[in-house]
Amino acid sequence: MGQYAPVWDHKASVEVTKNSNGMNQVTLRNPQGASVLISLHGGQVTSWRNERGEELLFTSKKISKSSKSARGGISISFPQNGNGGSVEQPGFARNKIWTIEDDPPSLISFDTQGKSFIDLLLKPSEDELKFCPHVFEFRLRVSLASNGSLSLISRVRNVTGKPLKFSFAYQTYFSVSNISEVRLEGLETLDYRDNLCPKELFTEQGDAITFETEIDRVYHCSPNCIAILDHEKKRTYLIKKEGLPDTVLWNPWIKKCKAMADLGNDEYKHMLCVDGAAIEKPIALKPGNEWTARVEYVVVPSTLSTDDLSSY
Ligand SMILES: O=P(O)(O)OC[C@H]1O[C@H](O)[C@H](O)[C@@H](O)[C@@H]1O
Repeated sequence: MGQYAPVWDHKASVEVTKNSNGMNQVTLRNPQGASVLISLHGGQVTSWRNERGEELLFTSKKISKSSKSARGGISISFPQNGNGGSVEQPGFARNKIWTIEDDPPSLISFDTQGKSFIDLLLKPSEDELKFCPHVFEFRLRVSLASNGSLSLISRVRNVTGKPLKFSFAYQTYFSVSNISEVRLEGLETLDYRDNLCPKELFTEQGDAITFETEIDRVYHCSPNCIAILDHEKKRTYLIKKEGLPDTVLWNPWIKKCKAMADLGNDEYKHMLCVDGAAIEKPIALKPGNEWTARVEYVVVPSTLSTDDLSSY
């Protein structure tokens, strides 16, 4: 009798359960033991663990009374990021309940082989349409690959007769051993807008970025691969993006962290927010058109040199 290679059943690697608030959540698993948890509240990725069960995303232990979810993981900022407009801050997508879409329109460029994935959908309800200026269909595919990498693909379709204008960010909280010890490579010599000195444009120096104080910056025309090096944890996060021109760096540091209702006093030490984003020039989507943006997060050993990283 011939031997057959086991067929990867991506549906068997996806489980829907309820979290402690009764909210549906989806777990993706790969055969090596890595996992990803996604809440239907906001389509937020709340956990990403490697094959040894180590958490790779930061999530705050302190939950504010007014909030339904913890700060951290990966949140979708849409249709607005930051403080520049009239809609609910920072975009309502992360406060809505998304649904699971069993049969989404095909994603031609996505190779399903060996991947565990889920498709989520957000669209305004009939009631919301009465006052909501944004008429869209937002599809989010979250997938976990056999090498443990996590990817998110967003597709926004304009289903109105008018242009749809929005900005976007994958607000991603990486878990780091100690913010003062990590280094970020890939944004050297780029122009950035500093949200702490609004309207001012600066140019980054030629060295890797290190963190010694509060940071809140939007780097323009950033490369499609950057790296966070955490030597203490012996890991490097690679952040690869497509369709997203900007990169946001954020850490509130000591004073702001203490003032935030949903962050513990010292939690700033263990988080670094690095967002693939389209903020500087909002997207103007013509009626009937679709916009796509992807990110992929890969963890590689920190013993690799910067030259080795380019092969990932
Ligand atoms: O409090 P949030 O809306 O989650 O935003 C947290 C931070 O996210 C972004 O990275 C912005 O650049 C910051 O200005 C903001 O403070």
